[in-house]
Amino acid sequence: MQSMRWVWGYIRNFRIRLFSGLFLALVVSILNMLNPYFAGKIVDKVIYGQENELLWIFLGSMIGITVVKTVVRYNYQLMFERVSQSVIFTIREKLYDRLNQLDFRFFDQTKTGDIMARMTGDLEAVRHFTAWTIYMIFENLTILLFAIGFMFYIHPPLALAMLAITPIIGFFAMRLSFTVKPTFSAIRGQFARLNSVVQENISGNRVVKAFAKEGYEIEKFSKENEAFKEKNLASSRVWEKYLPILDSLAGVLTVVMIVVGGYMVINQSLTMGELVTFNSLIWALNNPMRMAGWLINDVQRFVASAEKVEELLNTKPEIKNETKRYNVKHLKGVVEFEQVSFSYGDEPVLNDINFKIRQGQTVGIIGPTGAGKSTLVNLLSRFYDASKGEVRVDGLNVRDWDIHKLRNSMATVMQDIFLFSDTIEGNIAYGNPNASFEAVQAAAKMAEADGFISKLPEGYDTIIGERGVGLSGGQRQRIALARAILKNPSILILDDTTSALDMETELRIQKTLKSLLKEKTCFIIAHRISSVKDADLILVMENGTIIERGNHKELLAKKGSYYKVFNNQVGNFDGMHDLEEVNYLNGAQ
Ligand SMILES: Nc1ncnc2c1ncn2[C@@H]1O[C@H](COP(=O)(O)OP(=O)(O)OP(=O)(O)O)[C@@H](O)[C@H]1O
Repeated sequence: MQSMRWVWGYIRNFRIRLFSGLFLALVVSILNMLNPYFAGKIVDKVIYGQENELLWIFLGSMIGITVVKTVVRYNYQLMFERVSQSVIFTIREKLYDRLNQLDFRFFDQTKTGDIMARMTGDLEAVRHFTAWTIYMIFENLTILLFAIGFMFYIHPPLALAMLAITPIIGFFAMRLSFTVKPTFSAIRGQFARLNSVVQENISGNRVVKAFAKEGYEIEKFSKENEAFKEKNLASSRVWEKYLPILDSLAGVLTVVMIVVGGYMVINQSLTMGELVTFNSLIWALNNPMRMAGWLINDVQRFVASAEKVEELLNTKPEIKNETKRYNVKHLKGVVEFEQVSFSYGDEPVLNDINFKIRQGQTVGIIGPTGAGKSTLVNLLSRFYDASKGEVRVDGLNVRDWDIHKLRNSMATVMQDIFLFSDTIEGNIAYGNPNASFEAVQAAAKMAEADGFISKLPEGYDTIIGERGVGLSGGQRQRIALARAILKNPSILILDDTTSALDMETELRIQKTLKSLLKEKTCFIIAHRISSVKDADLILVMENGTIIERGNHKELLAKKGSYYKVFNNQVGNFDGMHDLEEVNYLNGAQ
């Protein structure tokens, strides 16, 4: 019932068309009663009554009714199709909207395959319900009621005899309905799992091939596929149990009609024509009973899918955008963390983080993998909210900024770079679609990307594949950096952005960024000392806490953790570029 109420919320907007469709369906149901009536009349009036001139009138009427019925039915089927397309269009838009509002935590916990199952299979089940099931239920129900009424009008005792078994049919139809529902929920759950396996396999196909795990993946898929088949078969077994009963009961109707009706004709309490009318009306009892099973099937499938679609639509983002401050054109970029702690679920990741930086300063964050560096900057953009303490930008808690204003003022080059399947120009201009080509090129130059882009046969018009396939890791990093630069943010966050670049390129980029970053606050997360050594403040992190802080010189003088990393990195160099770095680092000492 809840699902019906939910879908009605969408259908309501198209109710005029829906009710017009239902009205036409009603007309067809009435027309369906006329042919059995004329068939009876032909027997009584023409065959027995010898009123031959009436034959052509009856036959003509029957043909006319059939034509009108076909035309009207075609029209209301079209109406329902239109309603369903409009309804599904609205729901799909809302779903996509909701997906875009949901935050990192949702995507951390939800499988892409499951989301895709909701956006495709589940939506299709809802569409099928609005396009077909609604009018079929109405059509079958009205045909059944008219047929019963008509039978009572012709001969109440025979009608009663035939109806005696319909409650039994109804009972089994209901039993079927309750038993089959859980099987549909299981089928759609398994479909989502199957989707997830396929999606992961496609996204991770390079890893699969690199590890020669095709066999393992095929086996994993086969297992889910087998489970999908089993769940479908389990559902069919429910059908197999009830369908023969429903079919046999429907067959009993014919037997009752022939035995009881035949006896009444012999008794002369029923005319032969009336028996023919009854016979022609049997399908009007039979058909809805048989269809009841399929329709129950469709309704249950709809309910199982609608629950999933509704659940996604009702999922609320944890990051709320409640207090909206718009009145500032540009953020300055003053950043402060005060006693900030954070955990993903129960696992503490950041613990009592405190630091403050002025506009235009650069902060370097260094530390072993898993220390919490990316998590720290994620709090700044409100990808997650701090569990304790306050993160402030320009003196205001980030929770009090309008989230779009906040994020629009920042540009993050994430560790895991994602490029869209679009042209290189389109990718760089993603955050600033109105930028001129010259601006795009200038950003690419600053990110040291213009050189390799210009060498491509199609230059900036080169379409890059999903996830930037076709480019090297370093090239992807540079396009992502150009994308961030072009956004002209107040705060630039570079999360391991130059890790895939050679030293020479990194040094050139750093020089360019220095002039660019004068006014901008910048966070540089890196493993290489060379990437952070010019920062105004370097935070050394370990296990979610800041264990050392200061600038390069101060930290070296401390001879602590940073000094150790510095020595390790300097001591490990043996190549040409490494020598260059040694000199570079020593020069700064
Ligand atoms: N989305 C997430 N859900 C749950 N735990 C997470 C999530 N992201 C990171 N973690 C955990 O939080 C801790 C800190 O991760 P984080 O990515 O901030 O480290 P990092 O210092 O940036 O590491 P790296 O240098 O490898 O990028 C790790 O233990 C990690 O397993």
